[in-house]
Amino acid sequence: MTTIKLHNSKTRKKEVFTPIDPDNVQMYVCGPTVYDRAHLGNARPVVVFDVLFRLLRHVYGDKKVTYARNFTDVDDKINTRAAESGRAIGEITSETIQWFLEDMGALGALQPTHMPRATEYIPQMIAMIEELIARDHAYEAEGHVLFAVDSWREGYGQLSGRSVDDMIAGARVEVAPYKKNPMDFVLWKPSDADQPGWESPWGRGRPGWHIECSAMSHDLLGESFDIHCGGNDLMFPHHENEIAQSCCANPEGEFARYWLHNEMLQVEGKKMSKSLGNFFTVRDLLDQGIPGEVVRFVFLQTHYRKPMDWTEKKAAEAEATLRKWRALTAGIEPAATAAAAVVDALSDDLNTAGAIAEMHKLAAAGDGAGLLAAGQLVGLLGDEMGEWAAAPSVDLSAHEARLFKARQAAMETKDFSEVDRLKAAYTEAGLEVRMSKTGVELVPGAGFDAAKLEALS
Ligand SMILES: Nc1ncnc2c1ncn2[C@@H]1O[C@H](COP(=O)(O)OP(=O)(O)OP(=O)(O)O)[C@@H](O)[C@H]1O
Ligand SMILES: [Zn+2]
Repeated sequence: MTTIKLHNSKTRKKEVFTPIDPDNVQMYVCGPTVYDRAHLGNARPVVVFDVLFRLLRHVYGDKKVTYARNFTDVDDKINTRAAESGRAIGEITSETIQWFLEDMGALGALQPTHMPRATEYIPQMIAMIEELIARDHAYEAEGHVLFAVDSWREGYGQLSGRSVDDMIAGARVEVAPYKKNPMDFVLWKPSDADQPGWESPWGRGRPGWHIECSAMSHDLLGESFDIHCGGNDLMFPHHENEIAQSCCANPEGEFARYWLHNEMLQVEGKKMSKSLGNFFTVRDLLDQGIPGEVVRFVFLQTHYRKPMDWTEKKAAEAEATLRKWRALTAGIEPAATAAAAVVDALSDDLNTAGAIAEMHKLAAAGDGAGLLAAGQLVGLLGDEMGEWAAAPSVDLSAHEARLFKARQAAMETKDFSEVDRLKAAYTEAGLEVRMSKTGVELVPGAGFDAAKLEALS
């Protein structure tokens, strides 16, 4: 069997992956808080860990991998959005979940086995909090229940490699008079009448964010499971707190054995994020005519543990490559199995760029069947994603000649309206118009849409 190696953030080493049960390999990915369209950064973990899911299915069998990814549908950011917009919380979360599934589907992400919504697991969260109180790891104070980090000094901070004292010095923690230690974090908090709330032993209230993932992963995957994934921005405090809750509530279990963290998608050196406002959504790109498959290809070209930028140049190159590959694989059946070199690259801590390099070799050798089989493994070249490429790539020389002639005529008549009209139409179709004394060049950008040229009469 193929040996998969994964970089485990818990040990900070690349390790051979050995599942607890090869007949049921389990992974959990922290999903989105649902109040807005996913931005391109949010899509990175989805695509990266979709490749992991596909690789595990390839190695262990399609039916032998269980993948859970949650929706956080109770959160103060959602409450704020509802209050601002005057809309019901349930309406906002349902709509956002639908958008998320559509947008990630367009990027070729398979649906996880389980997609739990936090609000459907409140009884499990309450039960876990009760367990933590019973084991002296949590305490009630002024309608809140807090996790006591001093009750687990030996474990708290191991993932992120910080001591509790360092954390207090470095973190912006919410100071509250009822906290025994400033690092203690909320498991349950009281709700006002106009906030969402559930009856609990501590009064009507709602869960903290971290307990949601601990309760859902426990319910769906058990007290020990194989792989836990998420962005590295979640390592502290979210994952540190998940570990504390899960290990203290279920000390017989190991919780997650391998931790994978993706690096951030950046904009000019800074994390793309909603709070910084430096973001664009996946839907924005799709609406500009950039195929989801192109977005996916661009992601796969950077290793998941390296920061990356989105650039139009990368998108244009990805599109050109995919066009060639699609032409080579049209009407061909995939090979029975993906080339060993492709599987080996992915098995080396998800070296997707290496897998793409192997796919270039297959293409250069004219091996369309091999290319398709490799494509299935990384989620490229599937029929369901290929509509964009079905449009014939147009011969632009006729358009270039037309614009050139129009300009020559305009030089004589001094009426440039036709030139302007053509230029606007070409730009609108996603072409860059380069005019010089000797000629005209039309260069397709990432959002080039040939269909728009047909309308040009
Ligand atoms: N720029 C990014 N690059 C890669 N992954 C990201 C990026 N931003 C968020 N993520 C990941 O997306 C998932 C959902 O994150 P979340 O809902 O907190 O969005 P967010 O944009 O980080 O919000 P905020 O900007 O308010 O911090 C998490 O797994 C997180 O790690
Ligand atoms: Zn989580």
